[in-house]
Amino acid sequence: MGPSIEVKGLSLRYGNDQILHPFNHQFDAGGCHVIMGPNGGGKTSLIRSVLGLTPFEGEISIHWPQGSSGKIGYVPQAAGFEASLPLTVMDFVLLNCSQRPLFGGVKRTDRAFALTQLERVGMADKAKRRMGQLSGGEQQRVLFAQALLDNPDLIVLDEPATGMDKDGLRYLDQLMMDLLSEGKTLLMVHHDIRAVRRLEQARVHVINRRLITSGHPDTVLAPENIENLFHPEEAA
Ligand SMILES: Nc1ncnc2c1ncn2[C@@H]1O[C@H](COP(=O)(O)OP(=O)(O)OP(=O)(O)O)[C@@H](O)[C@H]1O
Repeated sequence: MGPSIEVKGLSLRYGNDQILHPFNHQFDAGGCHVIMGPNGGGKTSLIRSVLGLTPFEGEISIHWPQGSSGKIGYVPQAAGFEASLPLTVMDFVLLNCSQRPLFGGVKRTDRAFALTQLERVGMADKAKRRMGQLSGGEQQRVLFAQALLDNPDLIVLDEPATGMDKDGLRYLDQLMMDLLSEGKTLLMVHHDIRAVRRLEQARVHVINRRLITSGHPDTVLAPENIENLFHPEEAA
């Protein structure tokens, strides 16, 4: 079962630039939490704070239920891989094997589990390809498979749908539904309003330097609210 995340008086600045003004919030356990908002509003900074990758002020408490793995999977934005890099899809996924000794071999069970995760994103047939030979959307799918290797109960995703074709989006939607039915908590930054409206179970949290609003996609993303939420200076 995934954790809840409690935010108390969270604020964040880079130098003199106040990126997030203090706010309190709760992300419920087992929920599909989608962070949206205008560019530069602080969405990535927020998820990086939850991951402990960015210094912040205030408190972020992750409440793990009994029996959960206490593990977090992170799916960053695909950074692009050099085509000549001799790193296959399988090699790359196995890099995330936390039990693996640095100079040891890979256990057959690890390889089989990695292949299962690649199947979940429709990439098992490309396990022997080089990372740099994949499209951006395919690399994103592999990053997702890699994040699942440690069986995390909290999965944090930064724009998982970027560069994905229809096939990729289908796998992504299905995988997110499966993870939610397994009780995992998902926390993601997403830009695609239409895709988020399709996520029936989602809770949308709009961030623009502070928490603006939070609720079901049908309410938060109602057509009359969009302009105000995503282009506030133009709507004013
Ligand atoms: N390490 C950093 N040092 C200084 N400024 C930063 C740093 N990281 C982000 N910023 C700035 O903080 C602001 C918020 O960035 P952030 O990436 O959190 O926003 P975002 O809502 O995710 O944006 P986008 O939708 O464009 O990805 C931006 O103005 C960005 O330039």
